[in-house]
Amino acid sequence: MTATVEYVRYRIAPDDQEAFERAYAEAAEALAAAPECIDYELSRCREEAGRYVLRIRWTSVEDHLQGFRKGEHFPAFFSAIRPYVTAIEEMQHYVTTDVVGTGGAPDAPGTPTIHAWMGGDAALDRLTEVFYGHVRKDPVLAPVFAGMDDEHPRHVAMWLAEVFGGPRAYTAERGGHPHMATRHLGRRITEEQRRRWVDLLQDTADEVGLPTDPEFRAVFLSYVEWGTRMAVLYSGEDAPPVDAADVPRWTWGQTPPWQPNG
Ligand code: HEM
Repeated sequence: MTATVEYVRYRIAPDDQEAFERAYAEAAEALAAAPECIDYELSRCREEAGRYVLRIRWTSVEDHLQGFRKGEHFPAFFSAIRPYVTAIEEMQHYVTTDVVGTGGAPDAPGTPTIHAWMGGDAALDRLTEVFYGHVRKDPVLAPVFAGMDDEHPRHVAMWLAEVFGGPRAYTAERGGHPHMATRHLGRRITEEQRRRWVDLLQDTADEVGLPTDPEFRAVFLSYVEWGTRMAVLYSGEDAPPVDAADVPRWTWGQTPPWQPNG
């Protein structure tokens, strides 16, 4: 089954636009309930009044035509938008090509980056400085970091800043992902060491006063889990090839920061 994107283009008379949008808001309840619908979006043209594009992603063409159209949610959907059927200029299914991706803007406009939310470079420098101070004294981790460079905390802070949406300084100045991955090769990091690294970093986050809101901590821990498991993979016997991948850019994902309205 291949997901498909349906585009429906409308041209609506100026006097009808408000009613049209209201009708779609009602029809959308049926889309939201339909298991065949992945997501939908109705957009109004900025340049030409009265033009609209409805984009619906369906789990497959068959699911749309056989499942949704013959299913329990269609009658409510259709009765809401029936008056506008004659205003349709195009209604077709498209298959996405390999040209797909996300741009440089990590989150919705106006959302602070995770880097800004946590206090920027100063907060990260403090976090890694205190963290590696603990690492040096930790019985499980100290042996792994016996040869650690004094600049290491600053370099990891630069890496984390870039991951969390801050300046791309690690890529510009330290060789980006390939350099970081290479630094872990052959170190044979054990699960016990990885877990201690995670726990100690979370404890240090409390100690240095990083924000404690659920959204930030969820996304912070999520990256640290992923990152440490990647470090273990790179450190092991069957390490993946070190490719020219970009430094990952973590976004708020499921847990955008809570901000008061207005
Ligand atoms: C999210 C998880 C991790 C991140 C973001 C991270 C980040 C980094 C970076 C950026 C470097 C290279 C610094 C540079 O020279 O530019 C590095 C090196 C290193 N990492 Fe990690 N690391 C992670 C997990 C781990 C874990 C779990 C261990 C071991 C328990 C580990 C052990 C090391 C060691 C020993 C080095 C070399 C340090 C030195 O010789 O100066 N890392 N790490």
